[in-house]
Amino acid sequence: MLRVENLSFSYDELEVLSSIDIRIQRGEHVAIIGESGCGKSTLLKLIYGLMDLEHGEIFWEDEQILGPAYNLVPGAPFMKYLSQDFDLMPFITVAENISQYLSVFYPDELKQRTQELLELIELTDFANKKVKTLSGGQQQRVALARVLAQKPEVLLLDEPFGHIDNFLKNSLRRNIFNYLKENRITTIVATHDVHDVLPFADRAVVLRNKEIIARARPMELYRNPKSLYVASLFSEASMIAIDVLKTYANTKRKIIVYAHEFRVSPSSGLQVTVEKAYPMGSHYLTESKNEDGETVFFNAEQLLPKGKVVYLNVAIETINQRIQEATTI
Ligand SMILES: Nc1ncnc2c1ncn2[C@@H]1O[C@H](COP(=O)(O)OP(=O)(O)OP(=O)(O)O)[C@@H](O)[C@H]1O
Repeated sequence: MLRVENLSFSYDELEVLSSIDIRIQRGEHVAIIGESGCGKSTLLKLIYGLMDLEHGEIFWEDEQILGPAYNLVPGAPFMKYLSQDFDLMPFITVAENISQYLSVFYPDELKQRTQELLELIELTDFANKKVKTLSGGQQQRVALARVLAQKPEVLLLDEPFGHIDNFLKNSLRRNIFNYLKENRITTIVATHDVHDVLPFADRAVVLRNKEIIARARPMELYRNPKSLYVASLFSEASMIAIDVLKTYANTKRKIIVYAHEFRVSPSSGLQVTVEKAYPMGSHYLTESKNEDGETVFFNAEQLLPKGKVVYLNVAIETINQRIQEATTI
């Protein structure tokens, strides 16, 4: 088990993380999510032992992870940290970069394992190309294979698919995350991208203002976000008063509604005026204002013109599901 206990950290005078507690079982897959600058990368660097903690302790099983003040070579040997800059050897080939940490005493195994990792990152055809000639996305894939070649017990990934195009991202995600699960590699991934979280993470931890503000299975967080901040990490969402959606409801409480959960109606429901519409392929993400001037996002099948008044409805099942988590106005 990985244990992060009461961790706090500051850069100079600026406190970035405060009283962080996390426990991660061996083989578990945890996503750290939160807005840009909330401390995700800092937390990964601290877990890897690249910086000294201000307060708190980190353990992998019984071994304490200590920072550079205690270790000549920072970074725990049983862990690997894949940072946003890839740390590759630019003047040697893709295959040489990947096989650098494999034993030369077993050449057949070295060849087979390098081939397996090249297939995993879908770069078999580039095996003999020098890394400096590759694109940013290709280099990120080599960096992934290079850390996997080292068979870490714990893998820390910082925005692992940030440089990779959408065309490849989905199959690569499946390859890598399934590989990590099959090999029981404990994984912590810091990400903005919900596609790294919902299908693959066993748990998600949400950071905001130095602290953990929510933690749960990703689908639980998605279905019942405790705040607009959490919901907005997954999709466009708005806070709506229940009695505006259902006039018979005798309550002043508000619920969170995702843009795709609204149905547009010509006559009844929450009255909004269209401000702007963004084509999204399958629908138009439509930005509107309600009668109190608050922004409401909804998905519309058609392009609605600026200034058009429409009414929005939400299924009673969705309202009932959210009502448990509703907040008082
Ligand atoms: N080396 C540093 N010196 C001083 N402040 C830093 C340093 N690195 C990060 N910070 C600050 O610490 C805070 C957290 O940064 P961090 O990179 O951990 O956030 P993040 O959640 O990973 O952001 P992003 O999602 O944009 O990568 C930010 O306010 C950042 O400006």
